[in-house]
Amino acid sequence: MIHARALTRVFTVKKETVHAVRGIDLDVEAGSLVALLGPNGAGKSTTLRMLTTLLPPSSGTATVAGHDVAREPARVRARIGYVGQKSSAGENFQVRDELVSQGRCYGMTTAAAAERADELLDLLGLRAQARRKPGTLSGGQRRRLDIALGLVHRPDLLFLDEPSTGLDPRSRADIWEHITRLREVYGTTLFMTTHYLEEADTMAERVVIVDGGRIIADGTAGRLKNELAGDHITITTRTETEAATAAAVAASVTEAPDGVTVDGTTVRVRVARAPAALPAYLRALEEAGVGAATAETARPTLDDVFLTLTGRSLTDDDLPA
Ligand SMILES: Nc1ncnc2c1ncn2[C@@H]1O[C@H](COP(=O)(O)OP(=O)(O)OP(=O)(O)O)[C@@H](O)[C@H]1O
Repeated sequence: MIHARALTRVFTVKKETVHAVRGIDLDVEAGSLVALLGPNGAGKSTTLRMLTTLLPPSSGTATVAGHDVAREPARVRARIGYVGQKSSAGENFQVRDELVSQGRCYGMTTAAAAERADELLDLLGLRAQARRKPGTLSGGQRRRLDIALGLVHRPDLLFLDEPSTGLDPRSRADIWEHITRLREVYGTTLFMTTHYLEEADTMAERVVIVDGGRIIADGTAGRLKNELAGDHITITTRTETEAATAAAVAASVTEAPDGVTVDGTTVRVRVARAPAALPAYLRALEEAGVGAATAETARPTLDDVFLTLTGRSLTDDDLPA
């Protein structure tokens, strides 16, 4: 459904060159749900905008739904839907009329557009808001309207740029319920960007992690976590000196050369199977005269994957652009 090769995009702003996307190779199969995950400025939106023909690539190629984004943009647009970060709904029409007029823009008859509008109002749970103006909708309802607008022409592939950003947890869960449903009903391929780790982890079948305009990891969340992060044991000690000893002792339970980090009196150790490794580690600490004040084990998160790959956390606010 998507095939990109060496896709790049460079921006020049006041003589400054920004390499937003630095050569992306990507293949997405029909029917899958792929999340592009990365920190602010990683190049997620720019990638999406190139794949949706909103922005010409500086170099490289991409075919989307069987058509080249640079040579056949109109054909690509006919087959895809795009839900951007900003709402695409106007303010003059009622919700249902927005959908009908969108259908008319795609060349549907008024009757066909009205039928499609009603189908989408039901699918996105907006029947009760059909006669309201978009400006009166809640954030979550408005996002659902945006998704409905992106689906009017029955696209094979829907691009969603940060679909749940800015919504409260309940509305986010609600949006996901609807996204999951539309997949079940239409089998639509979904390609989305997100910086919510848990969402990418639990909802996407495949996670593509980008950083600095490049793909740095690609696979199921489970595989990425197991292969690139592993479990962790975290202990706290009474003093920083004890923490240093605990870190030295940890070398006996971890196979990862860079698997031990110390932050004050907290020591974090990367291991293959934390519950199995913990008793041995506690014994080794006791022998070294270190008393652990607390000890816990944790399964990895996608943030641990990012940390392993880049040395930074995805949740840091001050990531370089
Ligand atoms: N129109 C533009 N002109 C100049 N620079 C741009 C433009 N659009 C994006 N950039 C730059 O390209 C880089 C990638 O931006 P992009 O919006 O693709 O990142 P992102 O991963 O989507 O980030 P976010 O999560 O904050 O939306 C950033 O450094 C950004 O400042």
